[in-house]
Amino acid sequence: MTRPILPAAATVEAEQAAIAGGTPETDLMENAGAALARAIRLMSPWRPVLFLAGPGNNGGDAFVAARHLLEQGMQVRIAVTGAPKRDAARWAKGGWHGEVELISEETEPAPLLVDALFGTGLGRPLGEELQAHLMRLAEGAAMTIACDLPSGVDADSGEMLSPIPRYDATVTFGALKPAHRLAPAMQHMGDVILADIGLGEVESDWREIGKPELPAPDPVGHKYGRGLVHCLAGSMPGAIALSAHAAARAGAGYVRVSTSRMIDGLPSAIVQTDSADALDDERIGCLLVGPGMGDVPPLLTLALTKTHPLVIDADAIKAVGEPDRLVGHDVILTPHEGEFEALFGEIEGTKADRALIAAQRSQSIIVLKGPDTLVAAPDGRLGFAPPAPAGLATAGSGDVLAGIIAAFRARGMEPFEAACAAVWVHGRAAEVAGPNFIADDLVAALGPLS
Ligand SMILES: NC(=O)C1=CN([C@@H]2O[C@H](COP(=O)(O)OP(=O)(O)OC[C@H]3O[C@@H](n4cnc5c(N)ncnc54)[C@H](OP(=O)(O)O)[C@@H]3O)[C@@H](O)[C@H]2O)[C@H](O)CC1
Ligand SMILES: [K+]
Repeated sequence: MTRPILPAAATVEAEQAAIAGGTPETDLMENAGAALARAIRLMSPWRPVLFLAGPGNNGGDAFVAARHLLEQGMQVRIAVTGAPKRDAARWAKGGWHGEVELISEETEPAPLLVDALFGTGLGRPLGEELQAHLMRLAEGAAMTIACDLPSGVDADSGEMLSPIPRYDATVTFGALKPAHRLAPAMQHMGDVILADIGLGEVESDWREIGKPELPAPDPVGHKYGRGLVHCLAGSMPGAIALSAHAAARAGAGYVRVSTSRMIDGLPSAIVQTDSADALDDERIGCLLVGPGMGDVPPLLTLALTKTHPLVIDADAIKAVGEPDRLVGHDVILTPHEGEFEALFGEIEGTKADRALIAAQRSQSIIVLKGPDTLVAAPDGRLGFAPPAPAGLATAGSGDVLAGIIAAFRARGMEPFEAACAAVWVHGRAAEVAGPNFIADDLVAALGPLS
């Protein structure tokens, strides 16, 4: 199950398509407002509510939600920036028979604040005064909920055009927007709740990464059929040991490491070899190079002389030199921001744009790691990682991810799907491993997830 992710312009297109298909815009807004009201009741059944409503349809959603909550006996106030500027928002305001305040210094906070100032239509930073009112009223609330997006967030980039409070929850409509899954905005949203508003089936190449369907082991298969991962050890073998161990726990049938000296502490099931011929083995399902490679770039050169599917991680990413060098190979690259910039230089645009451009240039799958990991394919598919514990920023965590990707690739998954599945499993392993885990604990958590 993966959920579509729509940038602001595509959201408007989906909305227009629904309207052209016979669903009036006011129905969409009614559905959005009703869903917002339901979410509010579930999270906080009786707290008095203050809605902040902006001039667009985001504010319109607030008027609908306020009407529903008032009908249900809740105490509701609405404070606005001014008159509605959109037809649907005017319609929504027309259905509200309570008082309307103008947002000012006089506006009293309420225990529950709902921010419906701006959503996908935010075009610039909030004015200073409005910004200050939002902050003050959020501080004065026991709970804060954002309608669609926190006001101040750019829907497409996840950048904050203005500082925003940290919300307890964000209720969004129709489809997730990139900002729901991109830093820094994602860290301010609280729980993100997606409501169906009747847009119908939404098509998009951009999707949230969901629980993968991993290939089931063939009951009459053999170890090679379950995937042979071959790892190249460099000058710091601890890192490749972690990757190899992760690959084994992620279900590869056979994991082998090329190394010139015996690596201590590896499970006996992982084969260590110093034979150069081992790399010519046609049964290799994925070759992994980079973790602990250190300053041994010939290892990457060697890997690129072979035709096996490749995972290129860590030090080997910088050693690529020119993205063109990867064209014609079957590669998954796993850079963090620093490694990404070292290989691709500065690319203009959002994180999503940059990952896709890099995938195009290198004709490779790019796993652009961070608190908001993205998986980009040259054909335009883009996977957004669901939120994962911050503890993943720990030594060896990337080595584990590279090992899982290599295992899934060797198990026969298509490269983009293998990378997405690994990102999902890595994040869930961190949840299973609990607080203050080390990378080895992630490996230990992999078995039941893979
Ligand atoms: N997804 C859907 O299908 C539906 C979404 N709904 C909700 O609608 C909003 C998007 O509504 P829209 O009217 O396009 O945009 P906003 O409400 O976010 O804001 C637009 C207005 O705000 C003005 N604006 C923008 N930035 C600022 C700013 N920094 N300061 C002051 N004013 C600002 C803008 O004015 P311009 O001068 O820029 O034109 C607009 O007047 C979406 O987020 C959902 O909540 C529907 O309810 C249902 C369908
Ligand atoms: K909002």
